[in-house]
Amino acid sequence: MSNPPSELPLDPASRSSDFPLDPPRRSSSDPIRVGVLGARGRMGAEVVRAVEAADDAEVVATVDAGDLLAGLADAGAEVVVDFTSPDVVMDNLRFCVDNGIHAVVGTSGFDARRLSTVAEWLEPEPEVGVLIAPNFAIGAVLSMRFAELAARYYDSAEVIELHHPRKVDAPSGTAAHTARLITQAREAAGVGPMPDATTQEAPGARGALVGDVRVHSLRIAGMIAHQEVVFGTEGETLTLRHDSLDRTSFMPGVLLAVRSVFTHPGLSVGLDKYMDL
Ligand SMILES: NC(=O)C1=CN([C@@H]2O[C@H](COP(=O)(O)OP(=O)(O)OC[C@H]3O[C@@H](n4cnc5c(N)ncnc54)[C@H](OP(=O)(O)O)[C@@H]3O)[C@@H](O)[C@H]2O)C=CC1
Ligand SMILES: O=C(O)C1=N[C@H](C(=O)O)C[C@H](O)C1
Repeated sequence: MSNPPSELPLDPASRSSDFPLDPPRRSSSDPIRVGVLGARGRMGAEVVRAVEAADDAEVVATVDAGDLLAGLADAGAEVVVDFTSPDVVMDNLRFCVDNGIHAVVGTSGFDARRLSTVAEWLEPEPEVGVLIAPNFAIGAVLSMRFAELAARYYDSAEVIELHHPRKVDAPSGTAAHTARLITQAREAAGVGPMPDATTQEAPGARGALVGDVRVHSLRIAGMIAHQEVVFGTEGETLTLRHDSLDRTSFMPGVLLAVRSVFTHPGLSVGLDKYMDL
């Protein structure tokens, strides 16, 4: 007979203590004091719910457009979770670093220049941890890692990202990060340019070039966050697809980050840095 639903490992509380998304808890029994930036947004609202539901964390401050960042420090936030917008996230991060507040950042828009600016802020002796994670969904994190592993074995690689039509940026941060990982892996392996005989194209038909990889952005009503990485070589293709069907998919990763950021001073890019991947 199959297990009754209550015995299936769907409820996080029923998982064994070595489940890979449950890091060791800090020794203090006080809840982690969390500030949420962009708390009224689609992701921010989900983060508030997830933190409030966690037994070892509490929301002590919420900051939205028009509110003063000082509210985070006044409330004694130890960690800030930022899901705002690429336009404002750098100012938010600077405030956190200057005020000794750890930062877990999901907001997109981080290119190499922005990352090196944040790294400079944290030099020479970082007092806080800053995690910038293009995607907190476990499958998306794995998919990026798998893409990095696969990159050297294929002649061609392109990324298709599909999102809800309210998304303001394109390509997605996840797609851009995936494209950069593939580019770096191909470079490290000495793989040559991708075959592509296109000579005529309507503007945009071949997507945007991120590193050496073409990225195609679709905005489709009814979708949340989805990505395909398509690899090909003579006689075979490999497609890595991930689908976030609900924003709750990002929450185990966000909580992992909130619990782990204290023990990772300095800048980390990608949730995989907090996982045993
Ligand atoms: N890393 C990951 O796993 C994920 C990352 N994201 C990224 O997170 C970001 C937010 O996405 P989403 O929640 O869908 O977007 P929303 O537009 O729903 O939310 C953004 C929120 O930030 C608020 N905001 C704007 N400026 C400020 C400010 N200066 N201080 C505080 N709050 C501010 C906005 O307020 P107002 O509307 O009043 O301007 C809004 O409520 C995007 O960059 C997205 O790509 C999204 C999903 C997963
Ligand atoms: O805006 C979104 O929704 C998402 N943004 C992130 C991105 O730009 O990659 C993560 C996820 O794709 C959802």
